[in-house]
Amino acid sequence: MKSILKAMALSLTSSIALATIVFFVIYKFTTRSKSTKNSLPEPWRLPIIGHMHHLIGTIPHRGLMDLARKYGSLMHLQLGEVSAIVVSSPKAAKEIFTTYDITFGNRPETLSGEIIGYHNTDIVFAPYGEYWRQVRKICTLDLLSAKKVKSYQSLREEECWNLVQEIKASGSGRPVNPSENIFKLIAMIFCRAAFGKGIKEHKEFTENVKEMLKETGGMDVADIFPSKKFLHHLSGKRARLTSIHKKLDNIINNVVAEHNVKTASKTNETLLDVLLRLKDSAEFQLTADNVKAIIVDMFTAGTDTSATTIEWAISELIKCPRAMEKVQTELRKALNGKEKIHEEDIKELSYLNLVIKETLRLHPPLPLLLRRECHQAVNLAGYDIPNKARLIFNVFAINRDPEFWKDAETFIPERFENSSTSIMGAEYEYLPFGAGRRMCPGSALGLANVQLPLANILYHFNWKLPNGASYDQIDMTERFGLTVVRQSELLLVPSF
Ligand code: HEM
Repeated sequence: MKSILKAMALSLTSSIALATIVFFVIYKFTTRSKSTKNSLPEPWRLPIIGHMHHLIGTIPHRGLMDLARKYGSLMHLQLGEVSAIVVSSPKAAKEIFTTYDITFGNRPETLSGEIIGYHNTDIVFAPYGEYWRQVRKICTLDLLSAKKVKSYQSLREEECWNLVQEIKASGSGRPVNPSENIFKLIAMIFCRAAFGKGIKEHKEFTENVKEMLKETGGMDVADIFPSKKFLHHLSGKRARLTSIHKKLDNIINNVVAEHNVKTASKTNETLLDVLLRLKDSAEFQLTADNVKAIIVDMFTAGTDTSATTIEWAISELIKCPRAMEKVQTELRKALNGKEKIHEEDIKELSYLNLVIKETLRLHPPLPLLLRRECHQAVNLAGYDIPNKARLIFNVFAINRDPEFWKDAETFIPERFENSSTSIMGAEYEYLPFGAGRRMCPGSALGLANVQLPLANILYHFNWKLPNGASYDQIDMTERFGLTVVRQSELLLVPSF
């Protein structure tokens, strides 16, 4: 009797298990790619969360790259309430940037844009339209022009020299954490460029910028369920962003109040000087909040992007001793024992520039660019795309497309020798700064902020991993956020 019951229990369990499997198989096939002739391919989806489960446990740009290899370089994903089109090849990117750049020129409304972007009145989050055109013009002509970038040269040189002294002070042969030093250096360059010589709240300001960069990255529940306002409160993100925003806003208010009592000379204007001058001009109609939104943008868009590029460049060079030796030899030969490096000394150093290009290919700081949204329904390459669909450019996948790049996963700076590619590939195969109308307006400043610190770090010191670890033991794991940074801090031993 006991054995009969046992057998019955077993068969009941297996029936339930079988029924569950059958249910999931049927479900999977019924909800599989609803690809009709006019809809994009997509993986199987679940109710409510859509395709989110395909990305769980992955680093998003890598997870998306794997999905694209199965479902195509133009695929659809339902992320909660949001319909997204993922672009993962140079060919698809080219078609969109050349034909649909304006259609997809908008940024979607996000919690970060609302709180940190002063109701989307900065540049990064501003919807495509007249206001964005105005602030973008200010950015390219007045804040980030070649002349303006050059005007910060001496402060870049001073701050880099301070960095060299700081590393030397910690002693030859002792491990240091260049990650920390590099972010501090870039933040200080920005603080001085934005506000003039040091503000008393510098430390608090940069800590909050860093905090904000952490909060604004990734795929947050609030952004994939925009209509479920209660989730924005439940996740605690609204409260955290508001708190950071208030602190930054207070600091900028203080700086602006102090600024009003002094008159800045036009020759050496800081970013704030320029913005306050334009605010009072007849040409632009900026409010005090608009000025603050743009200042915050400069910090968030400009600090982590450059700092993380320097860190990845050093990491790749440690991992590739051949390239490290080549770039150090080039620097040391050109500088010939000179103590302080001036930007003119390194401008023509070709291998250093190849190293930076290759680093940006393998580690674009914003691997998914910034989200875009279409402002009308559109037919894209024969597929019907609904109004408000979001566009995700997987630049990480594009920059490693094996059809365009030989040994795509390997760090080979020489691949850019004799190539005309500068900040963007002619065939859209290299997009670290994006492309089209919303392309990064800060590439010249960003590259200047990478070049000189990197040259100093490589010229003045030789670097090794701690505890005699061999070069191939360096941890290259990534952490996804607004920018993709190293998961572990870079701990290295300098000798000089
Ligand atoms: C290595 C350094 C940098 C990299 C790799 C980089 C990359 C990018 C990328 C990929 C985008 C998004 C483009 C798109 O959505 O199509 C972007 C946007 C932007 N970047 Fe940069 N960036 C860098 C430095 C800077 C600097 C130094 C600034 C200014 C201080 C800056 C300001 C901006 C702004 C304002 C936007 C938004 C543009 C818009 O929406 O119209 N960036 N950047």
